[in-house]
Amino acid sequence: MGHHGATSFACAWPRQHLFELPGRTPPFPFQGPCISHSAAPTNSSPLLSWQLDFSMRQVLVLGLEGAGKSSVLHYISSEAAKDRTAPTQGFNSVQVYADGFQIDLLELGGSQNLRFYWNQYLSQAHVLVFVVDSADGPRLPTARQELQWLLAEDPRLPLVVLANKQDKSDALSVAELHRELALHTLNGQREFFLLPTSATHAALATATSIRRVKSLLVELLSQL
Ligand SMILES: Nc1nc2c(ncn2[C@@H]2O[C@H](COP(=O)(O)OP(=O)(O)OP(=O)(O)O)[C@@H](O)[C@H]2O)c(=O)[nH]1
Ligand SMILES: [Mg+2]
Repeated sequence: MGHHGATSFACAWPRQHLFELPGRTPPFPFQGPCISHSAAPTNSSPLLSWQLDFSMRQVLVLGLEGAGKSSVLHYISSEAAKDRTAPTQGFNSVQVYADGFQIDLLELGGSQNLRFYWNQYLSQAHVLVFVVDSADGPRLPTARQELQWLLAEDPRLPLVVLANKQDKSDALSVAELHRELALHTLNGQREFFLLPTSATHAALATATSIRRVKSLLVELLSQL
């Protein structure tokens, strides 16, 4: 395993970059500044590089609001759990270096108005990470619907579902989530993983460590 370092820096996204992209309608309205984490700070917009630089490994991180996407990304980039995060108003981008290549993780906010833009980023992604709040039973049907729509758009994209918030006493098990999210409908064409995680309780025995999630991503991406 190579160097897995990351530092963080703040950045404001130049609005004009978002409108220069050929063949694209302007993405959702950004409310900068955004926080980006990178082992090698650059002046270029992470969103622009996500769309234009196909040499990087790109991971799209989606899931309903409050599922824990930002918390997972923070953990992956800083190797430490964080107790509080603010809702993502637009997107949140994290870059990590591992085994000699750069992984860009792009979280798009999960609120209903932002979900409209999710599928626009599927075609550039090498892996889809879908984060679910395992203790939010009432919203599982919505999570299932959103996930199934994404899967229907790209039948081959490798999928990693994180059954997050396993530290909560009312969290559903992975078996229950497999059923609730209708994951039995997956065809054999895509690589698929469903992992129990906790992004805030680092040492939870029943959860897969976020470090393990990072290693899995590195493993999947190094096969490309
Ligand atoms: N108990 C518990 N709380 C968590 C866990 N992961 C995240 N949270 C909390 O859940 C809340 C929402 O987490 P976020 O990481 O902001 O969720 P998100 O998916 O990024 O949400 P949006 O950006 O609004 O789409 C925060 O208060 C987190 O601290 C977890 O594994 N266990
Ligand atoms: Mg977020």
